[in-house]
Amino acid sequence: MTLEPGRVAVAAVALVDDLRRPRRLLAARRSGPPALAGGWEFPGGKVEPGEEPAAAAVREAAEELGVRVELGDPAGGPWPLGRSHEMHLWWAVTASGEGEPRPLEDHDALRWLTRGTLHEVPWLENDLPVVAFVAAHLVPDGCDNGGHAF
Ligand SMILES: Nc1nc2c([nH]c(=O)n2[C@H]2C[C@H](O)[C@@H](COP(=O)(O)OP(=O)(O)OP(=O)(O)O)O2)c(=O)[nH]1
Repeated sequence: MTLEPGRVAVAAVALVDDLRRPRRLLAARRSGPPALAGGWEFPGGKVEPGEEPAAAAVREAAEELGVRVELGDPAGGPWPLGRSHEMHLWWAVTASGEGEPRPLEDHDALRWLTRGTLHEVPWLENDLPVVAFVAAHLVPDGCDNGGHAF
């Protein structure tokens, strides 16, 4: 994984209900700092020195959501977040046997969103292109057969 020099690497998860046919995405509402509080984002955080971004994504999900996640493919990116940060994002699912994610750290609310409700929350502005990318991969609401007519 190449890290862009000079940019702070952030690793995060696009946590979905199913990697093959994702219908629901977990969004998290930031509780701070004041400039970002109330904005919705992908759970994650800064990659620590010497840490692989993928390992950072798993660690951050455990710290923030209290669940072990399994990563799938990268969800596009790396995504620029303003001028100073870039986000490495993976599709992910909660590992089997884990409970529901909870907002343990950095967030005060979580919501599972579908393609049709994805924009019911105010995403951090930097995330809007990422949300558009993710939306294109979610199964449309009300589609029970993967969009194929039998
Ligand atoms: N996790 C996450 N951060 C995002 C997203 N969009 C976005 O602009 N950011 C920004 C907010 C922060 O400036 C930065 C991530 O830093 P953070 O504050 O979450 O990192 P961290 O948990 O490691 O926190 P710390 O070490 O600074 O306490 O990236 C997103 O979707 N997810």
